[in-house]
Amino acid sequence: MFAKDIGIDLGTASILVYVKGKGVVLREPSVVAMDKDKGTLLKVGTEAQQMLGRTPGNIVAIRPLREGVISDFDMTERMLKEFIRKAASFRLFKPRVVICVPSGITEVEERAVVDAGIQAGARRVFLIEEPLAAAIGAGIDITKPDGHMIVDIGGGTTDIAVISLGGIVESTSIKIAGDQFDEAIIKYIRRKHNVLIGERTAEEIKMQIGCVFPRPEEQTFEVKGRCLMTGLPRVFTVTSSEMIEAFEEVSTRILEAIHGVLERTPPELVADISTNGIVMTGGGSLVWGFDKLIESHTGIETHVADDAISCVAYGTGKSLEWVGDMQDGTMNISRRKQMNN
Ligand SMILES: Nc1ncnc2c1ncn2[C@@H]1O[C@H](COP(=O)(O)OP(=O)(O)OP(=O)(O)O)[C@@H](O)[C@H]1O
Repeated sequence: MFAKDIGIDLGTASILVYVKGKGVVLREPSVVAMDKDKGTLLKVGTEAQQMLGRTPGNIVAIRPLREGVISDFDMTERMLKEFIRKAASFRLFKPRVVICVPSGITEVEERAVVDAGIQAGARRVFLIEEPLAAAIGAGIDITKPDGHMIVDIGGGTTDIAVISLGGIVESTSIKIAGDQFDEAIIKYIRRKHNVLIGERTAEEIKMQIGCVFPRPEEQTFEVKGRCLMTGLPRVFTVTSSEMIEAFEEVSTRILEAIHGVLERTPPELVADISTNGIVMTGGGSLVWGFDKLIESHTGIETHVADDAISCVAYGTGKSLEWVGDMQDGTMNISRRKQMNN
């Protein structure tokens, strides 16, 4: 009868919902399809994603979160409502919800996320910053006075943070992540092969043969697109070495951001990080060789967490234990903790 507490990883690319006692119960793309004329919601998640780029005039399929922040509040609210409804059946009691947000989020955006959660049917909404949730999800004990570095590469944002004593000591959030790898592939193929491909094809290429470090064996992918010279379909092959070239700018930006955070981190914590290593989370960290690339640039051992895509959702879910006795109001968990210290 009592509503279960819920943890939500409100991501640019996908939404994961964690229900206490059940684990991750829902994992769907953050896409909604609307009938523009009637203003009605047609589909959310996977079904809406299949409509992306294939809709007739009156239907729009959109991603209401862009670059890790809410760009369309109304749609985000409707989408959240639908996912909460799908994930947890509650009638009498509304659930408490922890939502994970990027560390660079502004107060206005924070308020928008909290409001969306309340409008979507939550009794109370708590926010947790993405790197903290990622660290908890990766199995790091964040409460110790020991420095850990998390590099969370999502769809729209990369959050890099140094964590110690349950808080973020130094961090940055850049709007360069998985989506920019897709864009880089589209640009590269247009420039080098004179062919136009769609976002979904680009993502597929990234997942199949994408890499930022030389692979032990060359991989190839057969691409189908529209030739820019003739306007007709064209099929050709791209190789994994070409991907390193296509991704160079994007991966360099992420490396520079990591370097910047390390430079600003107090020396004691840098020493801890060099012992503990760097942990990568988020779907973007699955681009082949990213751990090797970071390791070669920083000299610090780097590894991708198990089930990197679900880390933030697990961590958000686990953080529900922390809000056990919180009273009314909405509160950012890390700030609440800082206030208690
Ligand atoms: N196997 C894979 N190889 C490469 N990239 C992948 C793989 N699986 C997922 N991705 C990419 O990971 C990104 C999504 O990651 P994730 O689900 O962690 O992001 P998010 O939490 O929704 O986004 P954000 O944190 O920016 O709000 C997408 O760009 C997707 O293409």
